[in-house]
Amino acid sequence: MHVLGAVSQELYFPDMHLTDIIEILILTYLIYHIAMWLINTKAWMLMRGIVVLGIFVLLAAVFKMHTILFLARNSVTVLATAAVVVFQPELRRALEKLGEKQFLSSIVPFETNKESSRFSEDTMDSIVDAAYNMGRVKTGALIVVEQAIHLTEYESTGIKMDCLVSMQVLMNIFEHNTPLHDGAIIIRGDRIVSATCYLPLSDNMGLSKELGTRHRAAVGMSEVSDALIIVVSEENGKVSVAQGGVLDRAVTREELREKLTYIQNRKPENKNFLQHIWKGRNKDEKRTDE
Ligand SMILES: Nc1ncnc2c1ncn2[C@@H]1O[C@H](COP(=O)(O)OP(=O)(O)OP(=O)(O)O)[C@@H](O)[C@H]1O
Repeated sequence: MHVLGAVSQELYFPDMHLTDIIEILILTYLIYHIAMWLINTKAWMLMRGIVVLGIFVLLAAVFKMHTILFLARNSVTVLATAAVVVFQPELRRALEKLGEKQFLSSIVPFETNKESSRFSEDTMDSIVDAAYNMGRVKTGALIVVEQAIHLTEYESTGIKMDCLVSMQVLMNIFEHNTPLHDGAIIIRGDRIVSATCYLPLSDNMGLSKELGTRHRAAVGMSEVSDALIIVVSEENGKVSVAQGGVLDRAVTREELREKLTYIQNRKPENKNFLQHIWKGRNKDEKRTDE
């Protein structure tokens, strides 16, 4: 008891206030999401590069290599500027995510379901039917469903259109050997606004090597925007969905419908936006609105 008393006297217990606890929670949240962002983007490679460079400079300091230390000291600002330039798309995406309405509504619950739907039930049915019909006959397709972030720069890489979405039109566009079948289409609301669009390819090393450029383009587009991208494989007819840099492969009709329902802002249950984007859909979930 005497020893315990002495130890407790030695221990330092800082004064904790409610604001300190809130501060710790905020910092934990931020550090977790920055770490996730680093892992999910090529910033992870940069981090590894910085660690290697740090070790090199440390060794130079230990062995008193003054020229190397001088060069390292003077190149810090140049490297910081270079990092901002190289990671401009990722930084822009991170800031856009912060500004997204759905991100805010995941934090502020009363914002949920205020916005009217982005596209109609008919559009959703047409997309789902077309995707699985094309899958059945192994017609490749790449469909971008735009959300809050406008995809004007990608739209301009293709042929401008202004056409109401229907199953027949979608199937016709992706029909082999037709002028519009190559590349991706972009859907805004209930209309197809562009076809034969060129999407950015993902450089995610973690993607399966068996996936070709169509799937890489879908993931790439989902990394730089909040769009939902549907891919129909020409090789095996499977339908996959890319969102937030994550590719959900071989989804079922119901799963595709649920993902579309989610972005349509008439989600069956109030689920966290980031959880949905980053972890993909939990396979055990069932729609409750059917
Ligand atoms: N950057 C891109 N943007 C838009 N569409 C693209 C892009 N790259 C490839 N595509 C489309 O993907 C087609 C090539 O698909 P590829 O066979 O390489 O991909 P895949 O992922 O293996 O798909 P699949 O399973 O359908 O074969 C191209 O003909 C083109 O229509």
